[in-house]
Amino acid sequence: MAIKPILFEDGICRMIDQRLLPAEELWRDYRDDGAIAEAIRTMVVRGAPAIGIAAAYGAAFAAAALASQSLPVAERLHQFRQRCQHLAATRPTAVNLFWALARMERLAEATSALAPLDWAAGLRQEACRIDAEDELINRAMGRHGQALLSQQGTVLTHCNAGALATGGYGTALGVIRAAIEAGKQIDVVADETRPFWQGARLTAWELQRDGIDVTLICDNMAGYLMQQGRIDAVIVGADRISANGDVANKIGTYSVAVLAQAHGIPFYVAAPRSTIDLSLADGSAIPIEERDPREVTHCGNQQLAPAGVAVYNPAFDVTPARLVSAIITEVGVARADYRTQLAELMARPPLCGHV
Ligand SMILES: CSC[C@H]1O[C@H](OP(=O)(O)O)[C@H](O)[C@@H]1O
Repeated sequence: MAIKPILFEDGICRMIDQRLLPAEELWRDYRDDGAIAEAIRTMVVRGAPAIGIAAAYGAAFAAAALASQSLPVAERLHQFRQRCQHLAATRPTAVNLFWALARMERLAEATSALAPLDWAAGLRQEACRIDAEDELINRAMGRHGQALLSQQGTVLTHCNAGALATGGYGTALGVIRAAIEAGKQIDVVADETRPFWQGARLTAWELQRDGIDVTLICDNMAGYLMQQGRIDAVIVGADRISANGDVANKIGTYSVAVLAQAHGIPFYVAAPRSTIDLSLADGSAIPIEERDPREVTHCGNQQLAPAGVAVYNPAFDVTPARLVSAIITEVGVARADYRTQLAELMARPPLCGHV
């Protein structure tokens, strides 16, 4: 059973510290929005849908804290929005973070006439819904996406778009799980994904834990395996998809997409509709997070580069739509003409609840 990286039990949000995997499986307890914001910022929890879910629980904790104070409604809503902004400021690229917080703020406004404790209880239930819906969405995405994979083949994936990056089951890895559950013989090649090592530390751990055949390679080996004819398809997740189908994802995704096209290998993106940002015409406006240079110069406490060396550490890149063979969502698959097809998929009825 694929892991759920975020649990909500007895009013406590429990998250596995993904910075310590695979060496240590440590679950940390969170009871307030400030601590959850720090967990998102420091990547205790990471992955576009997962940080949206974590932020939703953070907003629920903020509501509970405000509901215990004797505040006028307008002031309570104002402070709630401020605390949601603090959560929104944690990481700029994954649009799921902002999608989840906007959903919480809409409910907060719509239910502001309720007694404060009932208001906060409704927001806690909404956060739990966002969490529970995500796994259902991933399973539906998996069903749509697995049809694109052959009965037998090797699929390369970059970063971790698995259960660890979501509310469970995964997006890209959810497609792989669904294909295997459909009886297909899929083995996975996971590249290490420097500098945060999501592939080596997280995807390899997650798939091995679930008994799925996975081979770890260095990032610079993907082209060689493609040249040898050992990769049949590539599938990755996404952090933000613009209206024309440009895809922001972990740094290195663009390089893999170019290699895939050069070798005639299909390059698939799996993402829930909460990752699609129709407000952006193309990927040029997607904010790209730059992270701590120490992620590049160190591996744990081991220094990998001379002190004082200049470092550039963008955490994401943008793959142009022309390199994307298909975009798999929970309500269907878009191919080519993404501007039209993504708009059509976004207009379909919710799969569950609000999404
Ligand atoms: C299922 S979305 C996962 C997506 O998020 C990752 O970024 P990060 O680990 O920095 O949060 C990466 O881009 C994955 O593809």
